[in-house]
Amino acid sequence: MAPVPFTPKRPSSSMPAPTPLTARRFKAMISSESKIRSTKTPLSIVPGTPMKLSPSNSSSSIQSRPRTPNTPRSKSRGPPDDDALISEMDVTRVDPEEVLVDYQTIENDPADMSAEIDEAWIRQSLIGESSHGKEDKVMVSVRVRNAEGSSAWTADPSSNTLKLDPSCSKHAANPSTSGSFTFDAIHTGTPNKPIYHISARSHVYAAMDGYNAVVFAYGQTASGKTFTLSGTNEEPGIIPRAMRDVFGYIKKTSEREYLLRCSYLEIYNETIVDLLAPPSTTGSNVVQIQGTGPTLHLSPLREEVVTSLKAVKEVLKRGEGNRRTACTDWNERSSRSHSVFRVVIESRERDQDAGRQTPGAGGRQTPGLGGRQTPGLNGRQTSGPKLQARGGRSVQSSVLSLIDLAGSEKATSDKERTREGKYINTSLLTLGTVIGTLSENAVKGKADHVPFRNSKLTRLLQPSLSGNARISVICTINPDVNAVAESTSTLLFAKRVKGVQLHAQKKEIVDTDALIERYQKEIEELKRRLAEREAEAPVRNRRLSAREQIDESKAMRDLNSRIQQLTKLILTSQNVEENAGDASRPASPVKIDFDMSPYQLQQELLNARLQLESQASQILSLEAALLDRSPLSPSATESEKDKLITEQAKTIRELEIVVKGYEDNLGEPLRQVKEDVEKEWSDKVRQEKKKKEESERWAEELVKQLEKEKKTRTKLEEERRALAAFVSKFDSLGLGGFATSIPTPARPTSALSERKVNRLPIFPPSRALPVMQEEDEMALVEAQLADTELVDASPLRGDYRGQPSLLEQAMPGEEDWSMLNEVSFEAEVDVGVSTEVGPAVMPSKGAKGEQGKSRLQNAGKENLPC
Ligand SMILES: Nc1ncnc2c1ncn2[C@@H]1O[C@H](COP(=O)(O)OP(=O)(O)OP(=O)(O)O)[C@@H](O)[C@H]1O
Repeated sequence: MAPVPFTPKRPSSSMPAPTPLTARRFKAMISSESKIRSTKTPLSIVPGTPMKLSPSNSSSSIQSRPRTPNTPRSKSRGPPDDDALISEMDVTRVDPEEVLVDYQTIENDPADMSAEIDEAWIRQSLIGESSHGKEDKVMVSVRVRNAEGSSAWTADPSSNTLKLDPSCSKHAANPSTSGSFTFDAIHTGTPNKPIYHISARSHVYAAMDGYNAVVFAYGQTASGKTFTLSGTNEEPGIIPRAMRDVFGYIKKTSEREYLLRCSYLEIYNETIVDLLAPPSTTGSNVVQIQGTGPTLHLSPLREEVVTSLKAVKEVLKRGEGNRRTACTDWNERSSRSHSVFRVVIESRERDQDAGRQTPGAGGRQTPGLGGRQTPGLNGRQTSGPKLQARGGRSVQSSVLSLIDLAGSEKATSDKERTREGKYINTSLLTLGTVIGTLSENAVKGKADHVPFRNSKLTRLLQPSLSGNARISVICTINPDVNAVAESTSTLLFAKRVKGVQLHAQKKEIVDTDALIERYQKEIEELKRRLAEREAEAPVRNRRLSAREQIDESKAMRDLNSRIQQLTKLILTSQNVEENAGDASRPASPVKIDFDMSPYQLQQELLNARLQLESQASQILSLEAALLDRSPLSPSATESEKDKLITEQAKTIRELEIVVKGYEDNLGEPLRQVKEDVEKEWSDKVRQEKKKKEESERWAEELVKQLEKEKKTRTKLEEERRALAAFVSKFDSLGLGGFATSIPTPARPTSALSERKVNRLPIFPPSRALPVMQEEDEMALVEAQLADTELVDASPLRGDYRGQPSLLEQAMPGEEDWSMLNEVSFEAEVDVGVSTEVGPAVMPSKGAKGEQGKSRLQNAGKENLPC
C-alpha cells in the first residue's frame, strides 16, 4: 500500500495573522484534524508486529534517509559536497559577536513558520508569567499509531485516557495492571503538528526563556519514535518544528539577541559518537562525558553555530546521515542508537543604543551562509563560541535536547542486530530504574542512590533528570494485539516518569565588569559628597542646632556605610568573575581602604580572621575526606572510575541490606547473648548451690556428732567419777584385792594425804598409764569430733603429775569419810556398778565401759597402799 499522502501546510507568508489559541480550542482542533485524517486516509504501514517491509512500502522521506544495514559508516554517511565545508568549519574560531541573531538579522526562510508563534505566550514568558518555567512535573504523552488490523487499545484524546480491550488483558506485561491509563495527552493518527504543539512547543519556549528543556520519545521498536521526532518532508516532526519555532521566537522578540549552537550525537553500543565530527577511522569522533551533575559536559563535541533554519537543516541532514540505522525483523530502518540533538541557546538583552548593523549592510556573517572559515582541522573540534555578558547585560543560557531513543526489542535473527539490541535494552532498563528511583524518591521524600552511572544514556541525562530541566516524554505504542505486552510495559514506564519531580532554574550569567564599573562610579560620587561635607563641617556646625548636628553626623555615617557596602560588592563581583574562570584560583587579595576608621578596620580584621579559621577547618575536613577516598590515580580512565563506582555502589547496597537486617532484628542479638550467658553459667550456679548444700549438711552433721560426743563425754566423766568414788569407798572399806585386813575409813585417806604431802602420784605412773591412755583416747575422739580448743581445754589432758586429777578432785575430804559408811552403792547402778561387792561381780555393760571400769578397778586395786 502507498504511504499516506500528507498535504503540506500553506506557506506561512500566505497565512492569516494567528489568533492566540487557548489550550482547549487547540485540542479540539487537533482531535478533529486527527479524526479526519485517520478516517479518510488510513495508514498503510504498520510494522509493529514482526514482518519485513519492502523498500517500496517506505515513504519517500525514509528512502532519503541512508540505510545502513550493517553500519558501514564511511559509505553510508557520505555527506553531499556542499556539506563538506560545514564539516570542516572550525567552530571554535567563530566570533560570537558576529554570529548573533535577533529579530532584524534573522533570515527569512520560505518554510519560516514564525507567523504561527503565539505572541501572547512569548510575552508571558518574557515577563515571567508563563507556566512553562514553573511546571514541576514531567509532561507525559502517549502516541498510538494507527492499527493495521484490529486495535487492542481504545484511545480517548478528549479525556486523555487509553483503555486496553479486556479481551487482551492476558497479554499485558503485568496482567494485574488495570487496563486504563490516563496521561497529560493522548495522541492518535499521523499528523505531527498537534503532537508538537501539545507536547513539545511549551518546552521549546521554556528553553528560549532560559530553562533547560528535554523532549524524548520512548517506545518499542517500530512504534513511531523517529517518525514523531524527525518526521518526514511531508509531515515534519518535533525537531524541525522546534527549530522553526526557535527562529520564530527570535523574530518576535525584539528585546534580545541570541547565539545558537547545535550538536548532534548518538549513543551506539555504549559509545557516544559525535555525528557532526568529520568521519574518522581513528575514533576521534568518540565523545567522553566529563564531570558529574551540574558540571557535566561532553568533550570533544562539535557545536556548530546556526543563524538560520536553513543552516539547522544542513546540520540535521549531516547528522542523520551519520546515524546508524539497520533493517530489523520489525523495522526496515530501525534506529540502532539513541540520538540526541542539542541546541545551546544563549541570549542577552540587545544594546538598544548601539545602532546595530543588519547583515545586508555588511554586518555579521552567518556560518550557514557562506560566512565560514576553513582553517586547518585537527579533527578534535570542541565547543563553539560563547556569548559574553557585556555592557551590564546578563546572559541567559539553556540547552534544548531532543532525543530519539532506540526502541526496546526482542532478539532478532541477525547476530549483529541482537548485540545492538542487548545494549539498547540494557540502557533502556537502566533508564527505567533511574526514573523509578527518582519518582520513588520524590513520592516518599527519600534520597536513595540513583544509578545514573550505569549507562551512558542516563549519565548524559543526569542533569536533566535530576530536576534542572523541563521534560516532556512522548511514549509511542503500537496498538497491535501482539504488541500488548510491550505497550503495557511502555505505559508503566510512562506512569513512573510522571512521578519524577522537577525544579528547573534559569541560568543567568552576570556582566560583572559593567557592575563593577557602576559601583565604582557611585563610590566616587559618594566620596566626593562626603569630602565636601567634611570640609564645610567646622563652619556649618557652628550654625546648626544640637539636633541638626546629630542629623548631620548621621547623614555622614550613612554615606560612609554605603561606600563600605559598595566596596564589598565590588570585591564580591571580582571574586565571582575569578571563580567562574578558574575555581582553583585563589581570590585576589583584599585591598585596604584607607578611608576606613580604625574601628571598621578592626571589624574587617576580625571578619577576615573568622573566615580564615572556618577555611582552615574546611581544609582539614576536605583533607580527611580525601584520605577516605579509595586510591584511584588522577589519570584513571573513565571505565576504571565507573568500575570503582559500581563496586562502591555494590558495597553500599550490601551495607544497607546488613543495616536493614539489624534494624529489623534489633532485639535478637541481645536475646541471644542473654541465652548464651545463662546457658554457660546456669550449670556452674547449680554446682555451687549443690556444694553449698552439701557443706551445710556436713556442718550440721558435725554439730550433731559433736553434741553426741559431748554427751558421751559427760556421761563417761560421770561414770569415771562414780567409779573413782566407788573405788575409794571400796578401798576405804578394805574390800580391794586384799580382803585379809579390814581397812579403816581413815586408812586410805591418810595414805592419800601422805601421798599428797610427799607429792607422790596417787597412782604410780606405771599404773596410771592405762587410765591416762583411756582419757587420751577420749580426748582424741573429742579432737576429731569437735575442735582442738575444746580438747586442749579438757581437764582430762592436764599434767597428772603436778595437777590434782579428777579422781582426786572427786575424792571426799577427810571429814567426809565418816559419811561414806552410809553411801549406798545402789545409787551407782545406772553407771553400771553392781551392789554386790567383789571383783567378780562387776556389772556387764557395754564392752568398752566395762573394760575401762575393770581397768580402773584393777588399777585401784593395784594402787592400794600395801
Ligand atoms: N503515527 C504514524 N503515522 C504514520 N506512519 C507511522 C507512524 N508511526 C510510525 N510510522 C511509520 O512506521 C515506521 C516505523 O516507525 P519509526 O521508524 O518511527 O519507529 P521507531 O519507533 O523509531 O523504531 P526504531 O526504534 O526501530 O527506530 C516508519 O515507516 C514510519 O513512517
